[in-house]
Parts: sequence; C-alpha cells; structure tokens
Amino acid sequence: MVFTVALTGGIGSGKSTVAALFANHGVSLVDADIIAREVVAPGQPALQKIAGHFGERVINHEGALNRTALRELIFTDPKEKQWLNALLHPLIHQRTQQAIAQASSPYVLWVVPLLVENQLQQQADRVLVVDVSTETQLQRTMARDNVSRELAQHIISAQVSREARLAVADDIINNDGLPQTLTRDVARLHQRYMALAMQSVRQE
Ligand SMILES: Nc1ncnc2c1ncn2[C@@H]1O[C@H](COP(=O)(O)OP(=O)(O)OP(=O)(O)O)[C@@H](O)[C@H]1O
Repeated sequence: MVFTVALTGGIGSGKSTVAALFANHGVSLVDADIIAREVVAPGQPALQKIAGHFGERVINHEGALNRTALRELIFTDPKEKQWLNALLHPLIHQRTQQAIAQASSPYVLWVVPLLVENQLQQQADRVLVVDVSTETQLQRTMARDNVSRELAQHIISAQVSREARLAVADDIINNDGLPQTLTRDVARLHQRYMALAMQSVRQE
C-alpha cells in the first residue's frame, strides 16, 4: 500500500494552501471532497439509487443531485442519513483506495476535511492537522467567503472542535503565521514523510 498522510483541519484553516505546497514537492493529492462528489455524479449507479429511494425531488433540472434537498431530508431523519451513509461510504472508500494506489509519488496526501467527523483516521498511516487559532480562522473565513462573523462562527461551531482534531494528530502544522513559514514547515514535513514512506516500503 502507498504510504498515506491524511490532511485535515477546520474551515479556512489552510488545508488547500498546505495541499498545494505539498503538490509543489511532487506529492500526489487525493481529495475526499472530489471523490464524494464523483460517486454521485450523473450516470453513477449511486445517483439512481438515491433517486429511487428519495424520489425525483433530490434531482435538479440538469439531472444532477440536489444537495440542498438531500441535506434537508437527512437532516431531520437519522434513519435516512444512515441509509445514505451505508450506500455511499463503501463506494467512497473503494474509490479512495483506487486513487491512492494510482499515486505517482512515494507517499500520498489525502485531503479529508471531515476526517474526525467520519472517524477515518485509522485509514491513514499518519494524520497531519492544520491548526490555527479560532480568531485567525474567523478572519480568514470571513475574508475569503465574504460572510459575517456570526455565520463564520456558526460554521466553526458545527464542526468538530479544535481539541478533537488535535487529539488524533501525529503531526501539527500551525498556520497562524506568514505563508513563508508555512512553506518552510511543509518542506520539513515532506522530508519526514519521504523518509517514513521509504521505511514502510522496506518493511513490506
Ligand atoms: N498563512 C496564511 N496567511 C494568510 N492567509 C492565508 C494563510 N494560509 C491560508 N490563507 C488564506 O486563508 C484562506 C483559507 O485557506 P484555505 O482555503 O487554504 O483553507 P481550507 O482549510 O482549505 O478551507 P476550507 O475548508 O473552507 O476549504 C484562503 O483565502 C487562503 O488564501
């Protein structure tokens, strides 16, 4: 198996920024959000099953999944949420494994915003958490998404806590500082992961 580093962090913490820096070192990225969308893309069997189960109200005019409608339906009904997860989780898992196996670098960076929420930490060899203070997180989310402090705060509160994320971390990258600091820290981590990936190949 390809050595896999899971990258996670709260909204606006800097996951995409960190992932781009790893990609600059030639590291293959696997994006959990993209995979989650691919399994329900038009033409996929999962989309037909969802439409069969919930009805045409979850399909929009373009024939794609109406995420808002689906979210509302499962939000009020835990059993329906369970049904959806039972359908999607194995498909997402399978696709993720395929994407990781196709990696062209000694290790893969698997970007998973909801790693802790979905308890996926066991599926990686190492967990890297991008950590920022709540104030930095608020400021950057407000600036990037042009949302109020209240809305940003609300989104942050709905996510798993900073402490819960740090509790599963093998490595922590702090992103309260300047982009240059982040670049330097990613370069250091990359060296460490290259060494760990080589070690794991030798042990196989
Ligand atoms: N060290 C930094 N200094 C200043 N701005 C930064 C720094 N790191 C990231 N940013 C900016 O903060 C915002 C959030 O970063 P990014 O989009 O990488 O976070 P994310 O964790 O991927 O967010 P989301 O989960 O919401 O997709 C972006 O506008 C990014 O350019």
